[in-house]
Amino acid sequence: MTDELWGQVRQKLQETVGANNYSTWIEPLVFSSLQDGVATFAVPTQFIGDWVRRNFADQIKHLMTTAGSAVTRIEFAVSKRAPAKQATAAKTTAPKPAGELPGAPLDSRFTFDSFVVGKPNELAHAAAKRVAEGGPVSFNPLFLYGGVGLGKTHLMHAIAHELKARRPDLNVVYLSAEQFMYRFVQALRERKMMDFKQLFRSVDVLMVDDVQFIAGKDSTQEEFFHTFNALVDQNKQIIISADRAPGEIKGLEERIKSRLQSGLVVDLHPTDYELRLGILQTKVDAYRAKNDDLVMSDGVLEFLAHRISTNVRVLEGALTRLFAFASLVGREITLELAQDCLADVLRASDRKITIEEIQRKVSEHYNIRFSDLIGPRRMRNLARPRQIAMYLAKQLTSRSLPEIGRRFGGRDHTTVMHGVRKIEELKALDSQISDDLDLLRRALEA
Ligand SMILES: Nc1ncnc2c1ncn2[C@@H]1O[C@H](COP(=O)(O)OP(=O)(O)OP(=O)(O)O)[C@@H](O)[C@H]1O
Repeated sequence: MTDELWGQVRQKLQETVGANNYSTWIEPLVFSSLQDGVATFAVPTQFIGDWVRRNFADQIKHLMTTAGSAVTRIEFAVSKRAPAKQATAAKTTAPKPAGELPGAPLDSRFTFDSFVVGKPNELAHAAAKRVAEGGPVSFNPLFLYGGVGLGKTHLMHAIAHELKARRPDLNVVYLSAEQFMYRFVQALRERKMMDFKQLFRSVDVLMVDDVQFIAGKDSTQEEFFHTFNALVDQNKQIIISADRAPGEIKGLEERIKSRLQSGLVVDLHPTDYELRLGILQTKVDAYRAKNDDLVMSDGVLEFLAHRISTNVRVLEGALTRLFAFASLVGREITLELAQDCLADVLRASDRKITIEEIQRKVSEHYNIRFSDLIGPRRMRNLARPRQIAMYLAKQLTSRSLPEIGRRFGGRDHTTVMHGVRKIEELKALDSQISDDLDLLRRALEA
């Protein structure tokens, strides 16, 4: 296999895995050798190698074989040859700044130990852990995003706690984007911009939470951009969170978006049933460790994990209320008692299905890749499931046709309309399709 063939395979991958995945996982691979059907790639870190093996190895193997090199196995070797996307983390630490570091206090409960890992947050957790080791990292910034209450702040605090314990020599600063703006405005008002700049540039690890807050705030963005660049230039680690991907934050300057995209962008997916149950069980165990009189009937946690699927904060709130109630009335928490006590929460969190959940379920059901479902290819084995997913998105969410089109790789609303109509027609004629639809709908509404 020549570099030229690998070039062709890379090009194909670029089309199938999506721009983000491509630049994060495929670009850093350097083809080293092909011997006895084993293709070996150099990777900048073990983490990247493991991730590519788990998520893209089959695809790479298949494409290499199609391109004419029979490949039976893929291996990864960590090597300096592989291009790290950004320089590694701070080797030398900044001197302790003269002024008080600008960070916000950390919540002592938000640690890695108390963070429950499941499929939806697996990658975010692994990336956060890696950064928290305080060693050289190959991504800067780490950009974490996800919906409300899915654990972004928890993970950032966990990184800060761990870094402070492992590397007390580092100046680790965590603050929200709002606090960053507040400090900036205050410095402007008091004519202390030099101090402000100096203070932020003396940080070794900077974490900014909820960065979407600075969208539309021009001078804060400008200053954030300079701080960001100055720190990256000095090989300091930056960790950012937001409620959506960098490219989707409206009112954020293009140059900032592209800077934010230049490291590792990972999302916290909406929780699934298993993760919710795991979180509930962990919290009950923690509560029981301190209060041994809690009695809860079987099935209560399963019921809550099933019914409250909005976000973890609401789930925690429900449990706290149950604990308080149980300790007040001194009774066993039964299913009926839980239903009574949480009637308002249960009503409010009646399940809202997202387009992404639909896309994932449909890909699973038809055994096709998520990236193919939303990608540009038009083969029949992809086109029909895509139309089914569009149909379900129209039926089960309140999204408009243009919005649905956007979420299917930027397709036009007329394409969505055509897909929805096609499935409506087929549903009446083709029993397989109508069975599939029933099954998918039930799985999504479960
Ligand atoms: N995987 C998890 N394991 C344990 N607790 C979790 C997990 N995910 C979230 N939580 C808990 O849920 C609550 C909300 O999480 P957090 O504040 O980190 O959310 P967020 O994503 O930052 O939300 P927001 O967008 O509102 O800032 C916290 O109490 C946190 O400890």
